Amino acid sequence: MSLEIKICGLSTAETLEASLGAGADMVGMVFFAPSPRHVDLATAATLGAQARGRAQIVALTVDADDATLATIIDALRPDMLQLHGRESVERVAAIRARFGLPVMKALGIASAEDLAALAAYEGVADRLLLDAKPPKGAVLPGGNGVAFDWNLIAGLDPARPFMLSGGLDPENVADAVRLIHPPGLDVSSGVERGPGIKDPSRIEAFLRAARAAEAQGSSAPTGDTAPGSAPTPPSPARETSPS
Ligand SMILES: O=C(O)c1ccccc1NCC(=O)[C@H](O)[C@H](O)COP(=O)(O)O
Repeated sequence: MSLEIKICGLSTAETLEASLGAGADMVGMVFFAPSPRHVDLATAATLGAQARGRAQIVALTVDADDATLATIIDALRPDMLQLHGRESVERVAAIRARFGLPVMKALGIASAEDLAALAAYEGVADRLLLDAKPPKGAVLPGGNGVAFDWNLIAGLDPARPFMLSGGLDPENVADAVRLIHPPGLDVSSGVERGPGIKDPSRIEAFLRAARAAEAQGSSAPTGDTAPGSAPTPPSPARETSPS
């Protein structure tokens, strides 16, 4: 299966169109009031209509209750829910059962111990989104443009249903693809020119770089991570400039 790429935090028709036109597989809308990417319900409905049938529409929420989820689902009609808060395994299962939509659960990774949670969530979620933990004092639980140490998941089976996220951008995504061979990628800050302001040219550059690295990986013989030629993963909690 080919690499699935999600552009998250889209809030305008222009940048949504850039993502769809450049071949994004998934487009994400953020429903979290403190975020500069937050969309209201009316905007979400319009963006949803624009994207429907062209890419999977993902509604991102943070510890939302059932009533809030129902309102968002009614407006956006998403193909998938992304749960980016502290939702427990039981809560993820309950949301999936109640709303009948595939669920992607975001998990923060900072150390090898954090990988222990994957198995339990894999049992109830359709996908996992492996993200950096937010920096101390951060207002947002995600979308902070921070990468975690990719070496922590370099041995993860690419057949497992995960997306790599956190601090990806057009400049480092090829290294990430070569090292991790992830089945999916998710980006937000790295394709922005300022907080919440997506840049169509960076969206296109990201998709181009990721697809090129994927094509290279599938045509090249194995050994692209051989000693001496391995890409350098980011150091833990490296901050990338959103502009
Ligand atoms: O983007 C937000 O504002 C946001 C707010 C609340 C929870 C999650 C949020 N974003 C998550 C993402 O956009 C991504 O899925 C992921 O965290 C990667 O973000 P980035 O490091 O900015 O590429």
